[in-house]
Amino acid sequence: MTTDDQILAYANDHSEPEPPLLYQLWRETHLQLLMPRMATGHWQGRLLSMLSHLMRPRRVLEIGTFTGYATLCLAEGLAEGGHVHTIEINPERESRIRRYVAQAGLAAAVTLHIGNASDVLGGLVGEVWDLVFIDADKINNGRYFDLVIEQVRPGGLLIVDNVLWGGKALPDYVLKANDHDTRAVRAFNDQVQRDPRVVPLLLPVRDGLLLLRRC
Ligand SMILES: C[S@@+](CC[C@H](N)C(=O)[O-])C[C@H]1O[C@@H](n2cnc3c(N)ncnc32)[C@H](O)[C@@H]1O
Repeated sequence: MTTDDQILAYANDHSEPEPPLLYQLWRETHLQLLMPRMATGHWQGRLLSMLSHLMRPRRVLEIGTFTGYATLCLAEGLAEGGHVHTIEINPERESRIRRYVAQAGLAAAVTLHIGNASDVLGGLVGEVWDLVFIDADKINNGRYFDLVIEQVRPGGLLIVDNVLWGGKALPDYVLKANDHDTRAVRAFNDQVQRDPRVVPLLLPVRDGLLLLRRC
């Protein structure tokens, strides 16, 4: 019997090795933070890096930074003069994020915004995004999508993480009355199927990545 963990280990072994700085960040995240699984790991990080390299984005937006693992992956393929904006609500995370961004040599290419994404996005309305990664409070997936979709260029890509939500997104899963997060994840996943502005592709990897290509 092959488990999901064995498949992920095999996928890791047959993909680009995790860069040493990202391994250091992943290890520090697991040793020092609660809920370290929130960090994008090796395999998903390589997928973000691959997409970034293929797109060569000039403007990247990440909503939900945590320790900055995905930030560094998304920045790997930046075009010359390209820039990443990343938003994190928890100020306790700031110094670690800044330290790793600096160690990656990306201090000039990454702007970290500490604040509530809904507020911060209001100050970024002049940007045109090539690549957007939505990975914050899942109850607001739809809100963040609505706030940024008109700023994503045609052919641009939005990626939404955790859309399977541990399997609870599936309709057969019986929800508790107060499970508002799962209801929001389901509603968002269904809503974008009917949105003519995007073409969806749900990848059942890790906790589910929803790729949305802007028409
Ligand atoms: C799943 S983690 C992000 C993981 C990161 N993108 C990665 O892949 O390594 C979600 C992060 O979103 C942050 N967050 C939650 N609500 C937020 C909000 N309203 N505005 C900005 N950040 C928020 C949390 O503090 C947490 O650090």
